[in-house]
Amino acid sequence: MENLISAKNVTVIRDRQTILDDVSVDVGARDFLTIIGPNGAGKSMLLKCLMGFYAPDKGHVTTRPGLRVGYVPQRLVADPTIPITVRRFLTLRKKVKQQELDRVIAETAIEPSLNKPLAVLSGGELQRVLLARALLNDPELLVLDEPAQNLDITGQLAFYKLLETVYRERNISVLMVSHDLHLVMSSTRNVLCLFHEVCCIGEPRTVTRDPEFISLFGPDMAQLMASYQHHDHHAHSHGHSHDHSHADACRHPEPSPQTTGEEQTDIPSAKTESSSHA
Ligand SMILES: Nc1ncnc2c1ncn2[C@@H]1O[C@H](COP(=O)(O)OP(=O)(O)OP(=O)(O)O)[C@@H](O)[C@H]1O
Repeated sequence: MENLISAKNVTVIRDRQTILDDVSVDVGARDFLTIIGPNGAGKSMLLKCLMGFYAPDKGHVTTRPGLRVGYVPQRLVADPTIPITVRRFLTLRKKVKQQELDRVIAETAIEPSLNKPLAVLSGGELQRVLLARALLNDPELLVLDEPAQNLDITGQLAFYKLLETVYRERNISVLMVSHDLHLVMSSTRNVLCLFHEVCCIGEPRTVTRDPEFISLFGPDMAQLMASYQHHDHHAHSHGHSHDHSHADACRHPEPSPQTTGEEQTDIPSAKTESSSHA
């Protein structure tokens, strides 16, 4: 099956720092792929390269011609002095058919927020509105950059549940960056563990056993994540297929001095402008 996006040997160097090092990844139809990794690992940069916001210094990204992509940013800082309503925000970019609007409003349950100013929405309401906006062009691929970052645990759970429903019912592909490991490991089909290079990629249960995952997140985290999957396995054992072209295909590069030890969880965070692409 033709891939929606295919990155081959992507390398990005900025200020003499190698942010992405020879990264290859494919996103196919019906894939649900979550990129995880410590702060500063290059996750947002990879997402931006895959979406064509940045051209890699080496390697290349191929996107299927005409691919419709919906993008959900980390957050949107709404200016309270510009009292734009949710309804207006949704229809700002281009003319949207009423039928299409009604569909996404129902899907994301944002009806009660429609006439509110964007700036007064709660975190959960705002993320649903951002998801609704991303769904308006009937995307084949939904791309989300830490979509539940500013939500409490209940909000995170609700958002991922909604995302799961959208994914299933629309038959789309999902590509996401997430730090919510506890939810990612029990709910997504495939995980790409990134630390500048691809440490491992595959189903959560494979990834959590991978020495690279353990070295990046620590053995306690690996064990904890495995326990989430254990429960999940029993809860959803008759659920969806985990079929994926690169499932279980983990590779194990020699751990560099940089990638060993628990200190890697303390890599300083450096936020990029990912939310500015809203
Ligand atoms: N345009 C840029 N110019 C220079 N350096 C950049 C640029 N964009 C990102 N970086 C650097 O690349 C590294 C990776 O950034 P990126 O935002 O991709 O990491 P991340 O894995 O998404 O991190 P986090 O989990 O903290 O959001 C950081 O050190 C960041 O400072």
